[in-house]
Amino acid sequence: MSGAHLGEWQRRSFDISSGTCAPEQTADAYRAHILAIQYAWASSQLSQAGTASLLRTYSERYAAVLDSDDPRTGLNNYAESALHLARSQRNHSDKWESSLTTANVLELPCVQKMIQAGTRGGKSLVTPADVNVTVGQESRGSSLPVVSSTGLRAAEPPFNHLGPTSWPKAAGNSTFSNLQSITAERPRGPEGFPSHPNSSAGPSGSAQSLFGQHSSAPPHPNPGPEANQSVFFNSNPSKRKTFYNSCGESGRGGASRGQDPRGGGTNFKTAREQFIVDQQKKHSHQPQRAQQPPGMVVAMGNATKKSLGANRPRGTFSKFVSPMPRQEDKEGGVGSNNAQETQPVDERLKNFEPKIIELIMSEIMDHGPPVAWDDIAGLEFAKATIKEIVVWPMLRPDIFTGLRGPPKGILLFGPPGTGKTLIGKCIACQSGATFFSISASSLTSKWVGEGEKMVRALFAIARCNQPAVIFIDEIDSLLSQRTDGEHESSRRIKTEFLVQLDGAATSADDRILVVGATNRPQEIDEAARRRLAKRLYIPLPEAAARRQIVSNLMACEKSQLEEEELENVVTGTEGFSGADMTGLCREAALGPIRSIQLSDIATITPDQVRHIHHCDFQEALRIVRPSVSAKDLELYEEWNKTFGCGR
Ligand SMILES: Nc1ncnc2c1ncn2[C@@H]1O[C@H](COP(=O)(O)OP(=O)(O)OP(=O)(O)O)[C@@H](O)[C@H]1O
Ligand SMILES: [Mg+2]
Repeated sequence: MSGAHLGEWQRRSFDISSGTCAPEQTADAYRAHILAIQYAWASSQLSQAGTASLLRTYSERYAAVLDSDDPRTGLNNYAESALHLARSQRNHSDKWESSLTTANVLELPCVQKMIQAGTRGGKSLVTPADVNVTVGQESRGSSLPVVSSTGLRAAEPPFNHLGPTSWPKAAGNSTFSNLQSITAERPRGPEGFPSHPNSSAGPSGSAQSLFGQHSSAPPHPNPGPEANQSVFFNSNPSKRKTFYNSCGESGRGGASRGQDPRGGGTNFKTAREQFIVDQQKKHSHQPQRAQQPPGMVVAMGNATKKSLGANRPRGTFSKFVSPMPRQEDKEGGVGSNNAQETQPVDERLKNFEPKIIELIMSEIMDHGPPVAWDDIAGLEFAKATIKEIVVWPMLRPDIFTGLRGPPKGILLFGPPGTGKTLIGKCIACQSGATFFSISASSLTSKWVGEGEKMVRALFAIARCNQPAVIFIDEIDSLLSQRTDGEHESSRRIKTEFLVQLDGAATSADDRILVVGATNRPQEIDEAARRRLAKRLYIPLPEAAARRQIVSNLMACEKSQLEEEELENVVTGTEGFSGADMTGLCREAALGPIRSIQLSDIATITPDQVRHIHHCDFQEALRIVRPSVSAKDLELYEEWNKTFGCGR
């Protein structure tokens, strides 16, 4: 994130953690965090993994504020949002005056009736399910709540239009306390907020609740223009619980949260529960977006939802998005809304078309099952070298400088099915870098000049997302020898790639690594070969590696292989690649199924399928053959001796 953003971020975080914020300020701050994270992601300042993790953290914190039962930290109140709406509408224009004011609401006949009922200590005028009113009813006879020492503009009378004479009228009425929270949230001046004349507490005294108890909320330690404290007397879920519990005690039959106090079937829901229900309804009507921004989907219980209050920002940086689906959108092509939403805001990307950027961004790999180094059997030298070149320099760029600086490119070469792509996936998971998995086809285009632009955009985006690893599988198809007969456009793409590869590490600070994988190393252009300075041979797996592949795969299945039987399989698979070993295990795993009578196949339960035995491997070995010939192997060995960087 840029320095300015970071500063603002830190300031807000300090405000939240300093403990001086009212719940709504905290919630606002978290909402702002969430939007900032999404903005940072949309403008490529944050990686997808980082964004997802940050969004999860702040959504949870925001939800915690929303749901907390504690009046000092919680904000579980529907009425509050309705009133927020009225208030914020007014913010659009200073001249606009909301019709919802404390004065005219108090004059409403129904409110007057409730006030009278409250002061007389009469019966409830509404059903207990109306929490606001019932809480007021319970508070009859108690003294007024006092807003703690927050300031109000000097020119503005306390509680806006509510004159001092109105105060006793509102005594004991919960509707009033809602109104109080409206005014309490208005911009404050330095002056103290005068307390209610009937109240025993002074301007800076502790708040007293409608229940006649002292509010546990401490006075604002630092009242001033920034202080924005409101009292949530009737919005407090714990008070609702208190009410329901007291109802139960008074013979209502133990009505509690989740049960209708009237004994009916309507259940009370917290804001969070209601939110989940709303989301579920929405999702059951709307098709899921093809590609969610990272972290937008936050798992909550067994429901999934978008992060709270968090749509992708559509501010100054966003283009108009037509509600009409375009042709490319229908075909699922690039240039959909995602392209528009991922508008480049980085200076370095402003010359690139959004479509090109979107295409490159879609090649950032953040999906698929995670691959650990231990999942790759054997290849110890290659793994150690890659850790040294990719992982450590990414972690400690400060010590991998000068001569220790990592090469700008590495090449993984070897027979097919030996784990080159698997290593690429592992680097993606383990390096912590932004990982671009680019196929040669996505860099080529039928339009002359587009391919070069793609290559330039790829490196520019990688520079904006450092540390970055650009993995190009089957790199031979992109960087094959340049010949006289080849098409001009593919020649230019190669040239552009070589130029970029050279430039990728010209700045000492740039941390971009190109990893190419090929099983045709001899076809790679010599200029490209030089730039892919570390060329690592990925050979066929040795006996120990083959054993590990079989053991790993069998660990997930029901199998009964003795040690010597396993040894037997290993010796019988000399010359097999990793992919061949996987194929062998798949074939063996079908043995138990083949032994089932055809008539039983429809009714047999998974438990009744027998274990995989050695005989299944023997049978499979008759069918599966190694895919790499000895002649091919010789070529790889030869090329490794000539150009390889291994032992
Ligand atoms: N060293 C290994 N350890 C574990 N599994 C392996 C290993 N090598 C290959 N495999 C298995 O073989 C499959 C294919 O491997 P991979 O796609 O990485 O081969 P490759 O070297 O990229 O082949 P190609 O050159 O044809 O692209 C993997 O998904 C994995 O199941
Ligand atoms: Mg591969």
